[in-house]
Amino acid sequence: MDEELQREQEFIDGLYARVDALRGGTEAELAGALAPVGNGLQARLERDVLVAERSGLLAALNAVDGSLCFGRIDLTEGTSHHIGRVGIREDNAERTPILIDWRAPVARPFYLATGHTPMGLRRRRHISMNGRTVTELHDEILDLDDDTRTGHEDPAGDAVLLAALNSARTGRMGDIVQTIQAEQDRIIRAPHRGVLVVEGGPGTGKTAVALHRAAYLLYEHRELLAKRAVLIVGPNPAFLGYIGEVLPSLGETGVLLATMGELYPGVRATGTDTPRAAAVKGRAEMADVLAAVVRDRQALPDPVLAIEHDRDVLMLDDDLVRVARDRTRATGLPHNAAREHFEGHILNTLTDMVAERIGTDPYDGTNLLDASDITQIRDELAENPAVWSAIDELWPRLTPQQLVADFLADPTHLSDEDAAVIRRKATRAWTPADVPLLDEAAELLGEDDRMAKAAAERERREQIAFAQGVLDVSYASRTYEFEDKDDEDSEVLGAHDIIDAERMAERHEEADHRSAAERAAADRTWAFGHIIVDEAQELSPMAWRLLMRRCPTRSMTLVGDPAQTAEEAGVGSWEKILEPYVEDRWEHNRLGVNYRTPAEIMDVAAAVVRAANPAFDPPSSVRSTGTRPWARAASRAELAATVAKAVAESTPDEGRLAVIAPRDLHRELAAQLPGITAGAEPDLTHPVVLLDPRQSKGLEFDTVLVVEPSRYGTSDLYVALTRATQVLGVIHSTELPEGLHLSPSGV
Ligand SMILES: Nc1ncnc2c1ncn2[C@@H]1O[C@H](COP(=O)(O)OP(=O)(O)OP(=O)(O)O)[C@@H](O)[C@H]1O
Repeated sequence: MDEELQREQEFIDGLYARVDALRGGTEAELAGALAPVGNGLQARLERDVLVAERSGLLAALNAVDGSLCFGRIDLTEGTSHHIGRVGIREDNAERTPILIDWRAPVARPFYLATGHTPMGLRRRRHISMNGRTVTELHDEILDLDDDTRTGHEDPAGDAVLLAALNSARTGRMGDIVQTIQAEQDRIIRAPHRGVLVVEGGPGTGKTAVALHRAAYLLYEHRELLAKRAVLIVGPNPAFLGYIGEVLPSLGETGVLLATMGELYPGVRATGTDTPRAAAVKGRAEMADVLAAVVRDRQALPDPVLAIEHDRDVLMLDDDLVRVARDRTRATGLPHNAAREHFEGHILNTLTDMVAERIGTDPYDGTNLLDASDITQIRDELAENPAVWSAIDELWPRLTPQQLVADFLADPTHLSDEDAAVIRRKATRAWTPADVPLLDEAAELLGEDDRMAKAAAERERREQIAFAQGVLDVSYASRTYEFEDKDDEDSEVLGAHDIIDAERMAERHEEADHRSAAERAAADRTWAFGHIIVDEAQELSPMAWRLLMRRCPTRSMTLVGDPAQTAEEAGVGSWEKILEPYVEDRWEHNRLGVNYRTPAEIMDVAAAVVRAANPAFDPPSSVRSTGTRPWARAASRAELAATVAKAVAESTPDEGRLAVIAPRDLHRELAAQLPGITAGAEPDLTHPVVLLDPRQSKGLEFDTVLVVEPSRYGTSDLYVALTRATQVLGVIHSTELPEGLHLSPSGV
């Protein structure tokens, strides 16, 4: 090992010694905290907080262990800083930083400095590690007047990047913290206020940048974001699995990853829609349609409703109910929340009716009843179940699930054609496109405040009762424990001394140790601190309404590529998506370099899009491999066997291979490919995976075999062709689609 490497290894050893000590200390604290703490409620509360904090710290330390430090910057004024995934400080009074978090401002020149703008740097060093062992150093000289050399110079400054791009895929996305490029860094660290749109072709690092941005924002605005949580929305569960390890590898766990279908608590959207049905359900007009559907449920009698009361029959006619309904609607409250007003109006109307009947003086027509008589009549009416069933009929309490299921079973306020497209049995599973409808319905219906308040009050009373029980036990134990002591001013206080049952119940409520992300996942009305949407071009206007409700501050990062839009439901332009919410107050950024797909593959994919759109401007690939994509023709009968043969020939020793094929061929292909993973949520860490084009969105593999490309639409084909980091093969029994030019060679 040369001297330079040796010195670096010694530093890293010191770093790990400090981390191990930190970890040991944290573990001991955690073990101590988990020991029984007796009945001290305050102590228990503090213990819980400590446990949560320390567990988080431990998880972060464990997550970054294998790749703690990855860089160093040497400043012209003589000092240097090591850069890592987390920040570590010396165990001294000054708490001197020994490892700088990559997100700290001090680390920024590591990503941005160039020979042209050195930002005070003399040298930038990339440190490659294998476990805790330093394996390689790559130095870039940034101060051209400095002639010190280490023997590890990397004149082009891209060796580490290229090694990362060429390495075998694992089926899980990794972080790019060691090699974030300047154009990406600017997006990652952009101010968090307002809407930031990041657009870029396949492989330009949009997803990577979005995830690093989440980590950066959590670091920079920890106070706010740890409390409000960050939501990351991705296109499908397989994709969420694919990106799920990036943030933990950066020491961040407090983020909620979800698909649109998971954003209505209590509903699992396991069904699927046809693209056409999803498009109809996703239209902005659906908000008005649902509002009309709710209004339809605020019924009028046809023409009268008879209510038996006190051996008499009261007739509620449509005019009377219309008045009650108009007044209730005029409150502007959501349906369920407004019901209290409707009930009041109806009870008053019926009270007047009864009072008139029994209280009118037959001689002069004046009413003989006094206020207390009227109150009594009203109370009696309020006790009559027949009155309540009339109210239920005219202004029923509704749940979003009921309303949307009924609507889908019999769609109204739509053209016959659209209604036929979305009609389905009420018992069918919810689909992702139903989730924004449910959310819209929940907004229109509102909470029934009284029910919620009553439940909250009940819960509070239960908690007080529970707390009282705990206090009684601790009080009893205090008498027992301290009976020998005659010291009245004992410093050990019993629960009764410091807290009463009611306050303890409140404490109990506060001591909700779920993370903000967990609480957010369970709460439909949660307002996130920041929302990141990947593949944002796919979301429908109704989905945008849901997301905007979850983010009143409009602090959002939207990443996407209009050329990869597949969903009919998707919104065509950023202007159209954003105009209703932020008008033109949003920022647009482009990423122009493709880090995934080698130039040879990108040329082929771009030609396909150009055939449909000659003005198309693809991203430029950062590398080429010299391997040209190939095509192999087969008869229809031999298609599956040909794919199986190609898989056998092409499966990399290390890394992953994907077969991308139309869904209806999957059964036939899987039969020839024993051991392949497929299905709705395939295990992407498996060496060979079978996907349909939509599922392959956002993913990448070393080798990709695209089957029957003529069956795909242009954007789906573009997505499928741009998934490979090394090798692309196409297998077809029908003619290749326009623009797809490949050498007809074998593998
Ligand atoms: N600065 C970088 N250093 C190392 N690898 C990078 C860098 N930027 C991007 N990559 C890698 O390039 C690949 C593509 O990135 P990513 O998936 O984020 O692209 P994308 O723009 O979301 O692509 P698509 O639109 O096709 O889904 C990933 O493997 C990612 O790790």
